[in-house]
Amino acid sequence: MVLEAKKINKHFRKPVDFHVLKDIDLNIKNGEFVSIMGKSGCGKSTLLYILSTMDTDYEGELFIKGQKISGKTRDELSYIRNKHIGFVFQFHYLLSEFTVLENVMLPAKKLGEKSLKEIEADAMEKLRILDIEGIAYNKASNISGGQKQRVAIARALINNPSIIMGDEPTGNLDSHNAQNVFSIFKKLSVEQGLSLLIVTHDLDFAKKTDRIVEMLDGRIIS
Ligand SMILES: Nc1ncnc2c1ncn2[C@@H]1O[C@H](COP(=O)(O)OP(=O)(O)OP(=O)(O)O)[C@@H](O)[C@H]1O
Repeated sequence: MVLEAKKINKHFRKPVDFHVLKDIDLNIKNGEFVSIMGKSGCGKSTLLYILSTMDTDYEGELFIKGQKISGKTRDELSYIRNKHIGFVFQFHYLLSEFTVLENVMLPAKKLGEKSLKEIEADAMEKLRILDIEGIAYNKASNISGGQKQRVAIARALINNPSIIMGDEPTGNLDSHNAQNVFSIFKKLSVEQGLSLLIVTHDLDFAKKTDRIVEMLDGRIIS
């Protein structure tokens, strides 16, 4: 199991008590591609924030690759995130003054487990997988929106994570590029056995994943 969440409950205390997540149980197996759907405000982003270990203010238990998340220090959590979880957001958050290659290399430099030469080779390999090795030396500001999202995926893959998490990763793309990004996710899941957990509003895409988790008012309803 890549991820196990048991009885996750969260309250926002201000301005008034708001029980935003209610008894969430969720397991993601190795190689499983899971989508999360639900109306705006049902708690999808809040849940993803917890599952990605960025938010630790909740009740319940979370295990990533069998490691219990509660009780870990900030540095330990930062390491677990960098090592095991790749993120793709609606906005790509690339550093515009850096080249594509440099952007993809950054999380591996932060992890500090390989030489720069190895990291560069790894980054080129990820760019090849995403079919964008031709723009490796372009500045991130000088590429198209679809290319930026591919670079963001390459960056998410650089440390060979166990799971990719995405909060509406195609939400800011036109339908052609959105389709491409989803095909890439599917390919990564089928060919590389990567686990994925993706929040989406697009039912057509969600139907192509292994499992749809549907949320309503802070609960998983199916
Ligand atoms: N810091 C906060 N304090 C209080 N309430 C919050 C806070 N953050 C989010 N909420 C509320 O919690 C609920 C869930 O928000 P969340 O962003 O998780 O929903 P979502 O399902 O991801 O929505 P969307 O699809 O629009 O992104 C919403 O009603 C939101 O207004």
